[in-house]
Amino acid sequence: MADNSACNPDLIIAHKFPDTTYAYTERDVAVYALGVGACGRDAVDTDELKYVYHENGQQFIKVLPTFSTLFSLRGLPQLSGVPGLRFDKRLLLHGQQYIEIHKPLPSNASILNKTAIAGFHDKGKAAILELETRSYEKESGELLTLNRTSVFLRGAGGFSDPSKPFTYSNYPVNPASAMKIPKTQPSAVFEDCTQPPQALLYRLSGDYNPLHSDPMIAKVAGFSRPILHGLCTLGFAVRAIIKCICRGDPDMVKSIFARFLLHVYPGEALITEMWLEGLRVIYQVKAKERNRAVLSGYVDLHRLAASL
Ligand SMILES: CCCCCCC[C@@H](O)CC(=O)SCCNC(=O)CCNC(=O)[C@H](O)C(C)(C)COP(=O)(O)OP(=O)(O)OC[C@H]1O[C@@H](n2cnc3c(N)ncnc32)[C@H](O)[C@@H]1OP(=O)(O)O
Repeated sequence: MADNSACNPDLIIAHKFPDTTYAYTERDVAVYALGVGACGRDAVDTDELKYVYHENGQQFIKVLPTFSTLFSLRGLPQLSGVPGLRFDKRLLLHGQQYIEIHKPLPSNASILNKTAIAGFHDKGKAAILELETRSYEKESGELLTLNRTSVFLRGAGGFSDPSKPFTYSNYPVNPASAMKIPKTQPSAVFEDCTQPPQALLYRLSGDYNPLHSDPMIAKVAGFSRPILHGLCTLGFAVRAIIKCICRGDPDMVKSIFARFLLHVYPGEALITEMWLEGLRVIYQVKAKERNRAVLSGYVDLHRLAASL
């Protein structure tokens, strides 16, 4: 007899999501930038005012490339509605994120998202679901960004034969396998501090998962208190790279890969180490007090900053 509590991979990968929309203004861009720590290091961090304020009479505020991860978030169809997908949403963790920026992000826009299931894997103790979203500027119809999100669904694995676990992916290469942390001295190191209410501020950008705000849910999920959104930690890391390697120019970022290695507690200090190799910046983020790596990945650049 079929196990009705187990995932049905054939149903899952056949699922089609409806298109969604997302409209944002400069206010959303600024709230996001503050949520990932912009201007938080010194009282007046003039280098980052451009993310929240029309500095020196500039016409538009600048948009961090990681802002694009929000496009599909609010409209992201509820995963619990996917036929055949059985999991406890309290145990979901963000595993990986890949982002391509096809055009510099406007400071306000209306977006059309097309989301598809791009992968599904049985890891025994967990299942990994991969979603791919292409986001188009509604007005021009041009592709702005591509986002691939991998979610790690603890407790949802074990639905296939353990000697030949189910795996499906439409990606040619898993970027995680293409990335190794160099043994040499980093090209730059940047220390930043998340604030105790960091997750409460970041959630205002649209990820209201109670894992980041509700102490009881956090306990059920296995944490002593609410943890930081993975994409918030990624926002801190990419800001550090833009500051140290891109000389403050967010439009130099072409693509970003991130694997979330360990949870971060709001209030922890983050140390981002970066190694510049050609046009690729390999990075690793550590939680300072625990001296543990929490995030690693790479950022590919369009060009090098003039002074490098
Ligand atoms: C639609 C909704 C979209 C919205 C998404 C965002 C929602 C947010 O609100 C949620 C969050 O932000 S959660 C916070 C951010 N994420 C985290 O803190 C997770 C940190 N990582 C971990 O805890 C572990 O790596 C952990 C637990 C992930 C894995 O550790 P282990 O259980 O020890 O796994 P391990 O035994 O090492 O490996 C098992 C297999 O899984 C693969 N794998 C490991 N870590 C992965 C990761 N981070 N992402 C993807 N795959 C991963 C391994 O490669 C291994 O597979 P294989 O055996 O084939 O190599």
